Amino acid sequence: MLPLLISEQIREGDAYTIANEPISSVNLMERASRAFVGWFVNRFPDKNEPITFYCGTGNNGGDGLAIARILCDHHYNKLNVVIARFSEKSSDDFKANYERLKQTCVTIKELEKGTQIPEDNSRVIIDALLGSGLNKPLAGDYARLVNFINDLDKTVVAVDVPTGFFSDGEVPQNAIAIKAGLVITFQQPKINFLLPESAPYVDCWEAVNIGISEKFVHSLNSPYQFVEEKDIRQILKPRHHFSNKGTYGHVLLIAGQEKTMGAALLSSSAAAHAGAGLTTACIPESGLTALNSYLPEVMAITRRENTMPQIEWDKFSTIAVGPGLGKDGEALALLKTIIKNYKKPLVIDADALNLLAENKELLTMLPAGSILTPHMKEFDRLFGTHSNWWQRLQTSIVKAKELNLCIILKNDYTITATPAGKAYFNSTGNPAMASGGMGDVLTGIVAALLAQKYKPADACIMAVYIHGKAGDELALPNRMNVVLPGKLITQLPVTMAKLKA
Ligand SMILES: NC(=O)C1=CN([C@@H]2O[C@H](COP(=O)(O)OP(=O)(O)OC[C@H]3O[C@@H](n4cnc5c(N)ncnc54)[C@H](O)[C@@H]3O)[C@@H](O)[C@H]2O)[C@@H](O)CC1
Ligand SMILES: Nc1ncnc2c1ncn2[C@@H]1O[C@H](COP(=O)(O)OP(=O)(O)O)[C@@H](O)[C@H]1O
Ligand SMILES: [K+]
Repeated sequence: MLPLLISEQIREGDAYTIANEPISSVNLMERASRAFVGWFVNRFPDKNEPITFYCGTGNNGGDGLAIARILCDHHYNKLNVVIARFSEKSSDDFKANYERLKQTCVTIKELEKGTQIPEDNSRVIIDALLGSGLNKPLAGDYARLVNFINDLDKTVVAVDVPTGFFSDGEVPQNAIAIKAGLVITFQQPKINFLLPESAPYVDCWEAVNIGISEKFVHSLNSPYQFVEEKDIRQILKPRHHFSNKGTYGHVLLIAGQEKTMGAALLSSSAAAHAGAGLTTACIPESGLTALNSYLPEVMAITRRENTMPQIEWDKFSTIAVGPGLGKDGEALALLKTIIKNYKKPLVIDADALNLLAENKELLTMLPAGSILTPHMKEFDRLFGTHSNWWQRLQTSIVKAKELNLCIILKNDYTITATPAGKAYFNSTGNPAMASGGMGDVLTGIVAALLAQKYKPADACIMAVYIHGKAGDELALPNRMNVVLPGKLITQLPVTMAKLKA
């Protein structure tokens, strides 16, 4: 796991590394700037391309000056630096790099407060005005310059953080900030890059290692963690010789109505493909033919109107409830029966979440370690309206702890909040997956992993990763615009096999 830090901790990490590696501050800046250049030259190999650097007078600006010098050493020959002298103060490392840059043939212009911004005919812009030191929304000269840069409509590469964009905490609505095509960020993605508010400002990002002390970073015990492939490889267990279907658990999916049988089929199919030893679907009688023809592997318990289905609760390693279930009185009665009779962790999705939202007293009666899988709207119905994702992130952590549940808050970088007070950001998945039924598939995977005896938090983190990874394997190499849930399901065994290889 990659711990994600807030700005204050990032500063502490820099200071600790400087004091204990030890390395001088200006050499750490040099290392960061070289790491930036290492990535930049691959993406922008044309050395004759005019590039303008906009540099502030703090350490982010210092990085900009160092990057310009290093690119000059690499024979980039149309480099212009504009220094925004909007503050009387400048950092020591800025000053040192300013002296070094003057020794090169890079053109340097100074932009004073209130003066006209010079015309810019470059093709690429490097934004090194402000970084993680941002402490208030942009106004005055900074705002004017940032608006000017955004209006140029050129490719902007931001150093560490787009100027004006808060790395963590609530992002003010309509904030003035650089709209970057690419952010090359130091050490770790900033937490707000992983939330939807970043969309206008961060088209894509790349984190480059600058050697901040890992020991120190881990000692901070950050609640925010970024899940990487190696983490999943560590938890995923192989299937053994002499194992049988009983080894891998029995999932019961309680889902579907006549018109939403698809949701039941997708979640059951996903459970079977994600390795549940046995899968049973509890579906309306009218859906039996569909189930038997679409999924001969899956067994059925049928539901009749006004009759509670007979369920042998102990037979099932886990129960998932909700996809396409509906929200009528019968669905509510069924949910209450499940909660009353089943004592192992439940997976709760879709309509079952909406029923919980309308009957909040049920939330506190769920078996410990149960898993909720809301998307944003379901989340707000459960826990109240939120005006931004930072608030939602905080609520997910608080509620997971308070209710002793795991909460999978679905999004681009889906967040799993656990009773231990952590929030894990997923790193797989893509917009081709934004298609109806995709959440039903996730529910099936979570249930299958729980049935295979993974702990609830691990089952969530793995399911979300595998779901997104299967989507990536299908969409990315083929540049597919849409991946349908049924197609993603058939990829699951391939994805899981690759992760174990
Ligand atoms: N040794 C270090 O500390 C390292 C720092 N690095 C760079 O340093 C950056 C952070 O540098 P700084 O802490 O100097 O901060 P910045 O360069 O981001 O900002 C400079 C100063 O601008 C002022 N400021 C903040 N918000 C403002 C606003 N809205 N309007 C006007 N002024 C504002 C603050 O006083 C702030 O300290 C990182 O983003 C990264 O680029 C890297 O070089 C890695 C090593
Ligand atoms: N842009 C995206 N990037 C990554 N994952 C996505 C994206 N869009 C959708 N997904 C994933 O697809 C799933 C959609 O779930 P949900 O909204 O509940 O769908 P449905 O209710 O149709 O089944 C979630 O797991 C979500 O993370
Ligand atoms: K910047």
